[in-house]
Formats: sequence, structure tokens, C-alpha cells
Amino acid sequence: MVLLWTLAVAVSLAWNTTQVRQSAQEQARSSARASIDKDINYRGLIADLGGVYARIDAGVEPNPFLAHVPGRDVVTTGGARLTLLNSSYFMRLIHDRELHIASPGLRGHATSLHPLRAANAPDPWERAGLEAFAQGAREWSGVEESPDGSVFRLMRPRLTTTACLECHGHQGYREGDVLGGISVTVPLEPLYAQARERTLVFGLGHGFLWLLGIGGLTLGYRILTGKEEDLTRAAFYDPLTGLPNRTLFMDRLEQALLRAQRHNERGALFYLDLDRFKHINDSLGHSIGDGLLRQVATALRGLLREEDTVARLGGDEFVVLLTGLGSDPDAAFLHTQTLATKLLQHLCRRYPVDGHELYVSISVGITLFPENAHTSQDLLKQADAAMYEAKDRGGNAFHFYVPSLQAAADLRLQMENDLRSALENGELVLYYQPQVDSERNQVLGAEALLRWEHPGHGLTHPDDFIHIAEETGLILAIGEWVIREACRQIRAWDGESSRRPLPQVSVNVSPRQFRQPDFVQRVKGILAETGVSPGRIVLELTERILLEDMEGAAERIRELQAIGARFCIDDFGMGYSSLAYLKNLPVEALKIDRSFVRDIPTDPNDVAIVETIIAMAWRFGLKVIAEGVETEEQLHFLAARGCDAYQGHLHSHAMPAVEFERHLG
Ligand SMILES: Nc1nc2c(ncn2[C@@H]2O[C@@H]3COP(=O)(O)O[C@H]4[C@@H](O)[C@H](n5cnc6c(=O)[nH]c(N)nc65)O[C@@H]4COP(=O)(O)O[C@H]3[C@H]2O)c(=O)[nH]1
Repeated sequence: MVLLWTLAVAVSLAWNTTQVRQSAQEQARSSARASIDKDINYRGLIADLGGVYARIDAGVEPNPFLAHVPGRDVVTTGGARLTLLNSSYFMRLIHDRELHIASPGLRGHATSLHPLRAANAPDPWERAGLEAFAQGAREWSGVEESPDGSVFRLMRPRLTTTACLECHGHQGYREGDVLGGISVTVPLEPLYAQARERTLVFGLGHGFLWLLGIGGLTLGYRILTGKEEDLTRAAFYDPLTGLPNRTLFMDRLEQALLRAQRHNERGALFYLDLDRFKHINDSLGHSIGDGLLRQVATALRGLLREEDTVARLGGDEFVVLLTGLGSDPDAAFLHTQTLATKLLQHLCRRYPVDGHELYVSISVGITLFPENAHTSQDLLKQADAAMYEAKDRGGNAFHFYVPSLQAAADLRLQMENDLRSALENGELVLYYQPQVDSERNQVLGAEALLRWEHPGHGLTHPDDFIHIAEETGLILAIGEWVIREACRQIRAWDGESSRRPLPQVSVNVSPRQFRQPDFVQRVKGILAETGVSPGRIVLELTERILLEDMEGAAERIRELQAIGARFCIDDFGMGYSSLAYLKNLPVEALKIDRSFVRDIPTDPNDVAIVETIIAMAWRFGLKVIAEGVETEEQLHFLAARGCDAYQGHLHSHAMPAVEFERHLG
């Protein structure tokens, strides 16, 4: 680029310099032409006047070529001696005295191949021009070097006029013949001096331009290379942790697998996932979550060798690639196991983030290659499946991939794909579980519970697919469908006049669904669209949702409450059970999680928890509903302590709408 720019500036400078020199010559040419034009005009004028008289004593000699003209010399009555000057003689006087006609230094010379006077004899340049005129040329010009420097020369033919014949008639010329030429010499040096000055200005200008261009290019180069670096970083590195991203990692994994296959060398792939990270992120906010991920990334990098690749695939998922583990599979396995233990020991600890002490544990899935897989994608799937296995076993553990895990991982993927079309295929349905008054055993309402009538797997419970819907974002569409379907069902039941209308239906709202900025508008829209009175719908929110953004949650709840919608807190006791939100949030009921109900009245801890929840709710003026009530004993215990309502198999399972109608009778 610099070379090209330098070349461009040099060419421009050379071109401008020649232009300046040429323009000096052009200037000389126009001076010469003007001079010749004047010469010819004067000659014509004097010829027209029939010549002019001049005083002989003024240094003018009588013209010998006019000796035959009568009256050539006259004496005036005053005694002055005059002689007749014809045009040639007059112009010769001008040229001889170097009376510059057009510009300083300019010289004129009348010449001919047959001069009457020796002084009019042509020099070689003029001779060549005169010969060219004889061939029809109208102008002759050129640059010559003289002892005084370069000169520009221009000559034009002089044609024979009647006046000329007076002197030249005897030479055989006729009117219109080329009699000779009027040649003019213009010194170029003064013009070149001016040109040099302009060239200098051009040179300086070009120098400045060159410097400017170089500066611009350097800056542009820096910006471009900087941009390129930025782009490369953005394309291959994770902006949050600075670790390689999925693209770069997959490339390295690909290379490592090929090398391992070629050289029969072992390698290992670790898939790491932070346990309950989603919970931390949801409850404490993304910036805390990001801070934690950065710290874990740094700690992880610090535990590995320089040649091991650590990457972040996204979210809280990290991968580690170990290569060059030798050819012995057992030794490779042992090495990998040792490292996995070390990772768990060092990474599972408290991390201080923005004033919070966050305890982190991780689940690690490991697969060894090349024996386990043929492609890098397979390897990643295997390590991922092994990681899920470690998580399913309670987390804070590592697990090696075994082929049976693949089937589970494949199933999960299959479920994800199937779920995408479940809604539009009409495979989702709502079941209804009665909510019953603890004292009078009267149905107060129902909880709508989602079911998936999977074409291959049959009736599928939400615990098997809600998390997939959450992770993929499908929960937004599904959650909206649930509210709309519950409203539609309320309207349908209302239409059956034979029965007392069902006072309320509760629906579960997922955290992601509640977080939508337009959640309130969406719910209002559905209520308006279906014409259901807002008081007939109870939105069940988990503690997690509320803790995540207490103020935002309170605002949404109040907005919907203002139109009459109702809220209750689901799975109470499973999260933080914070008194603060009980005080601040306008909810009307708490639902005791079924895990606390299961072992009452035998487990003293559960007994204490349930009693506390009921007492607390009472103090805050909230109603209490117990979930998962399966025995009379549980019901008596709850009813005796003031639990308002319950759900559970004791009264009824969740059932399809039609069955629910029959149940109501
Ligand atoms: N062992 C036992 N279990 C009982 C008994 N009575 C009711 N259950 C079950 O307990 C769950 C109660 O719902 P949940 O706590 O809101 O827990 C729900 C809720 O968190 C979620 N879920 C269900 N439907 C939806 C939905 O439409 N949207 C969202 N976001 N989540 C839903 O899935 C969870 C599980 O739902 P289900 O499988 O329907 O499971 C239901 C219900 O069938 C009993 O006596 N004993």
C-alpha cells in the first residue's frame, strides 16, 4: 500500500513537473506567435502606407534595394533629409535594434533561402524550416540549446506581396510565393526559472500529500488490523471470560481427535457445568452471575497446563480438552480421573462476588478418545451426557461416559425436537386437580396442570419436559397457551348452567414467562379476549421468581391485581421463604410444597416446618393450601393447624377436563 502510494505521488509529481516545463514552452510559443503576428501586421501596415520616410541623420541609411525608386530620398522645405523605408527595412531596423515586440529577450529575424542581405541568411534550423515551408508547412518550431541557455524558436512563412516585388521581383518571386520566414527566438531560461519555482511548490505539495497519505495509511492499517483483531477475538473468543468459544474449541477438538487417531494417542474431553447456576443467576441477577463465571473461568484456567484447551461453550458450560495422554488407555484413564478429582477439589468452594459469598459446586462429564467416538460432535455429546449423569446423581461429582448414557442424551434431544411441534400438533392438554376446603371438603377451585400426549411416549408429565421448555424458550408460547386454555375452559364450564360455576383455576407461571417485559399486557390480553373475569384466575409463582427481582415482581403483581387477578406462592418452603417478600408482595395464598406434607405427622422437622408456615401465613393474613395430601392423617394434621385448603390424591388426582366435570357432578 505504502509502495503504491509512493509510486502514485511520484508519478503525479513527474507528470506535474513535465506539465510545468511544457507550459513554459507553451508560454514561449504564444509569445513567439504574438510577436510574429505583430511583425506581419507592421509589415502590412507599412506596405499599405507605401512605406514611411525617416530622417537620414537619425542613423537611417537609404535602402540600396530601393535605389530604383524615384523619390526614395527627399529634402523637405525645412532642409531635413528623408529616405523611404519599406516594410522589410523598417522591420529590420526594429529587429536590429532588438526592439522587443512581444516580450523581453525575444529576438526576431527575417530570413530567406535567397536573401538579398547576408544578415538575412538562414541558420541551419531556419533553413530546415524554410525548406519545410516550401513543402507546405505553416509553422516551424523547436527548442534549442544556445550558449545563453535553452531557447524556444518559432518561424512562420513570409509570403510575397506586391510591395515585396519592388525589391524581390527580379529574383523571380510572384505574389503569394513563400519569400522566406519570420523567425522568433524566445529565451526559455526566465520561463524555466518560473517553472522551477512552481515545480518546487508542487514538490513541497506532493511531499506534504505523501506524508499525509502515509499517515492516513498507517492509521487506516492500524484501524483495520485492530478491527481485524477485534473481529478475530469476537469470532473465536468468549467476550465474558476471554476463553476460546465454541467455534474455536470445536476446531481444536477436531484436530486433537484426528491427531489421536493418527498417532494412537489418548486424549480426554471434560464437560463442566455449575450446579444450580441458573438459580444464582435468576435470584441474584445476571451481573453477579457473570462475575461468578469469570472467577470460575480464571480458577479453571489456573488448574490446567498451558497446552490444555479450556473453553466456554455458553451459559455456565465449560469444556476442557486434554491431549497427549500417551498410548496406554489405562494410564490415560488414571490421569484423567486424578485431574477430575483435582478440579472438583479446587473449583467447588466459595467465590466472593460483589459482596456475596457464593458457594459453587460443579458436575463434570468426561469422555476419552479416540476409542469412544469418530467425530468431535459425538465426543461433545458423550461428555455432555456424562455430565448430566453426574448432575442427576446430585452434582458435585464427575462421571465417565459409558455408551448407555448416549441413549438418554439422544432421548433428551428427541424430546426437545418433539416439544417444538407439540403445541401446533395439539399434543398439549391441561389436567385439573381439585383444590378442596380442608374443613368442609368442598371443591374451591382447581389447579391446571400441563400434560403432553406424546405420540410415542404416551402421557408425559411436566417434570419430564418443563425444564426443556424453559431452556429452549418454548415455555413462553406454552405458558401463554396454558393461561388461554384455562380461561377457555372456565368459559366452557360457565356455559353449563346445570352446575355451580367453578370459583377459580390456578395456573403455574414459569420464571422465564413472568420475566417477559410484556407479561402483564399478555395476561390482560388473554383475559379480555376470552372474557374471563380476572378474579377467576390465580397465578402461581415460585419463590425464585419473586426473589429474582422483588420490585419488578411487586409492580407486575400489583398491576394485574388492580384488575382483579390473584396470586399465590407455589412450593413455599423450598426456596428462601423470605419474610421480606411476604410483607411486600400482594399475594393472597401460600402453597406448602408436597415434600413437607409427605412425612407429616411422623417427621418432626416437616411437622415444625408446616406448623411454622401456617402460623406465618396466618400472621400475614395469607391463606394456606397444602399440596400432595395423600392420607386422612395428613389432612387432619393440616386442618387442625388451620390450613385452609389442600390438593392431593386423597381427594383426587389431576384429571382431564371432561373427567373433572364428572367429578364435580
Ligand atoms: N406425589 C403426589 N403428587 C401430587 C399429589 N397431588 C398432586 N400431585 C402433583 O404435584 C404437582 C403439583 O404441582 P406443582 O407443585 O405446581 O408442580 C408442577 C409445576 O411446577 C409444573 N407444572 C405443571 N403444569 C405446569 C404449567 O402449566 N406451567 C408450568 N410452568 N409449570 C407447570 O410441573 C410440576 C409437576 O406437575 P405435575 O406432574 O402435574 O405434578 C403436580 C401434581 O400432579 C399427591 O397427592 N401426591
